[in-house]
Parts: sequence; structure tokens; C-alpha cells
Amino acid sequence: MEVLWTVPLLLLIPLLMWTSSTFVFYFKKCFYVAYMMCLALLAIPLCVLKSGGRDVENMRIIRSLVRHVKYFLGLRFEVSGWEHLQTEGPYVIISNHQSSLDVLGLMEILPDRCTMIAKKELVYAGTVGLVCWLGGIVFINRKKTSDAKSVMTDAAKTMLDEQIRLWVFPEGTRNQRGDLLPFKKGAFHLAVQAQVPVIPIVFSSYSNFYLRKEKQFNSGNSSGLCSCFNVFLCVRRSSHAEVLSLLRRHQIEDPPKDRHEGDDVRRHHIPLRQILQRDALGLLEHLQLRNPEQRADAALNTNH
Ligand SMILES: CCCCCCCCCCCCCCC(=O)SCCNC(=O)CCNC(=O)[C@H](O)C(C)(C)COP(=O)(O)OP(=O)(O)OC[C@H]1O[C@@H](n2cnc3c(N)ncnc32)[C@H](O)[C@@H]1OP(=O)(O)O
Ligand SMILES: CCCCCCCC/C=C\CCCCCCCC(=O)OC[C@@H](O)COP(=O)(O)O
Repeated sequence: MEVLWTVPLLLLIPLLMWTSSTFVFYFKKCFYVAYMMCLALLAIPLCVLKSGGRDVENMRIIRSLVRHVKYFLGLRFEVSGWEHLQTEGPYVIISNHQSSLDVLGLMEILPDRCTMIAKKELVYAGTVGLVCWLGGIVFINRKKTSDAKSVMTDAAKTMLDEQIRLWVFPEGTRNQRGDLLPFKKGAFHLAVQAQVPVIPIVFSSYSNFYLRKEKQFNSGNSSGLCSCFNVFLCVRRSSHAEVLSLLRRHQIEDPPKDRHEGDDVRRHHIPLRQILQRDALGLLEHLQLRNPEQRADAALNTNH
């Protein structure tokens, strides 16, 4: 009797997939979350066996478990500027943040000994939360700036002591409007405090296959010529020196003690937010990348 009910239900799923794009959106999102939760369940014992607990080295396991997930969602990643990630020692990576799908691109190119800064709520996300903790993710309380600042100051020390790289989403939240939100300053403080380079990475826009508000998550195009969507990841040349000198000029560090009020530090004062936005414009132009034809241009712009 129960079998009789199951058959129409099973037929209903392909029917809805075929007729309703909203159903496809929720189906794919639910699949993504559920599948990541299952992978995390697998990752937990592997991480504990490998490192005995919380350790950035666990990111290698997480990375290798997550890399195939893109095939289920019809996504492929094309990367330009890999070589910039070969920089020795610790650095801070900054990138735009459109969706939780960013995790797939992130895992595609995640360098060794690299972990992330994330909102503290993520640690409560079941098995995924536990895996994030095991992978050494640094959790911050966005509602309490003073706490977040001190966690990030500790992270700057850890970066140097343990040769760790940190990936920060400086917009501080997801944004799919096709532009960048004003950057939070923590990533830049981190780089100044640890005196390490900043490496910007740009994810091209997801808007041709994924629109959160409109509940669209497409599967390839109908011609059958292309069954997947490409996301371009542009790793840009490190703007370390530039960022550090800008931040120094704008008093992100305490000015040296022998400086008096009114000398050059004050004369050069421009609001930091304005500077960060100006720096962000370089990233912004890469957000416009939507199709393969623009790829060659992008690679050229990135590598010069
Ligand atoms: C097998 C399956 C496994 C699956 C595993 C999946 C793993 C993948 C995980 C991926 C994780 C992705 C998570 C993404 C996120 O969670 S995004 C949200 C969290 N991220 C952020 O918020 C970005 C970092 N935030 C910051 O850097 C902020 O600056 C913050 C520190 C939080 C403070 O924010 P806020 O107060 O809102 O704004 P400001 O930036 O303007 O800062 C206020 C003033 O504080 C000064 N400041 C900031 N940081 C520092 C610092 N470190 N040291 C000293 N001072 C600091 C800043 O300059 C401002 O002061 P002034 O205005 O300059 O006087
Ligand atoms: C309180 C729960 C936190 C959400 C966790 C959902 C559970 C997800 C489970 C599997 C999905 C794969 C791993 C995804 C990790 C993505 C983290 C993420 O993208 O968090 C959003 C955060 O950057 C910004 O949050 P808001 O845009 O401010 O909101």
C-alpha cells in the first residue's frame, strides 16, 4: 500500500523539476546543505584521526572532500592568477561574498595552511559547524566589535606563530547586487598587525545561474551544448605595499610618539572607508565578468 503512494511522489519530483524553477531552486539548495552536512559527518572522524582536534591542517581533508560537489550543481571554476597564491608564508586573502556557494570556489583554490574568518553563528550549523571548528576557522561576533577586534588581533599573532593564511570576506555579509558593499576594516588591520600581504580574489558574478531573491538556480542551458556554468576566479597581484602604505598614512596604526598634532599624518587624512572603496574598484571591474569571451581580457588585466 505504501509503495503505491511512493511511486506518484517519486514521479512528482521530476515533474516539478521540469516545470517549476522555484522548486529547482529549493531542491538544489536543500541538496547542497544536506550533502555538505553528510560530507562533514565523514570529515569529522578523519580530522580527529589526522590531527587529534582543531588544526588548520584539517583544511586539506575538508578541501579534498568538498571539491567534487560542484559537479552535482553544474558548476565549474576557471582560475586565473594561481601564481599569486604561491607567495611564501602567511597572507590575508580578501574576496567578494555572493552566497554560501562561495565555499565551493574557495575550496577549489584554497592554499595550504589557510583558514577563514567567519561569523560565530556558523559554529552552531550542525556537523558543518563542527568541521569549521576542526578546520581552525576563526569565529567572530559581528555584533560586538570589541570582541571581534580582539579575536582578530589574536589571529594576527597566530598567523605569524603558526604560519597561517587567513581568508576574509571584507564585505562582512553576502551580497549579490553586482557591486561591493563598503569593506569592513578588520582584514586590513590584520594585514598591518601581522605585516603580511593582502591577496584579493574575485569571484565573477553568479547572476547568470543563481539569483537568491528571485529563487533561481539554473541547470546549464537548454541547447544541450553546455550543461554547466563557469565561475571565474581571478587571483590578483598582491597589493600589499599599496594597502599598507595607505593604511599607515591614514592612521590605522598609532602614529609614532614623536609626531605632533598637525604634522603630515593629519594633513593627509582622508576617511579610510573612501580609500578602501577606491581600492575595491579594481575588484569591482572583475565582478562584471559574466561570460567566457571576457575571460581572456580578465586574465590579461589580472596578470599585468
Ligand atoms: C565537509 C563539509 C565542510 C564544509 C566546510 C565549510 C567551510 C567553509 C566556511 C566558509 C566560511 C565563510 C564565512 C563567511 C562569513 O561568515 S562572512 C561574515 C563574517 N566576516 C566578517 O565580518 C568580515 C570580517 N569583519 C571585520 O573585519 C570587521 O571589521 C569587524 C572586526 C567584525 C568589526 O566590524 P564593524 O564594527 O562592523 O566595522 P568596522 O570594520 O568599521 O570596524 C569598526 C572599528 O573597529 C576598527 N577595527 C576593526 N578591526 C580591527 C582590528 N582587528 N584591530 C583594531 N581595530 C579594528 C576599525 O578600524 C573601526 O574603527 P575606525 O572607524 O577606524 O576608528
Ligand atoms: C546560523 C546558521 C549559519 C548558516 C549555516 C547554514 C548551514 C549550511 C550548511 C551547509 C552549507 C555549506 C557550508 C556553508 C558555509 C557558508 C557560510 C556562509 O555563507 O555564511 C553566510 C555568512 O558568510 C554571511 O552571513 P549573512 O549573509 O550575514 O547572513
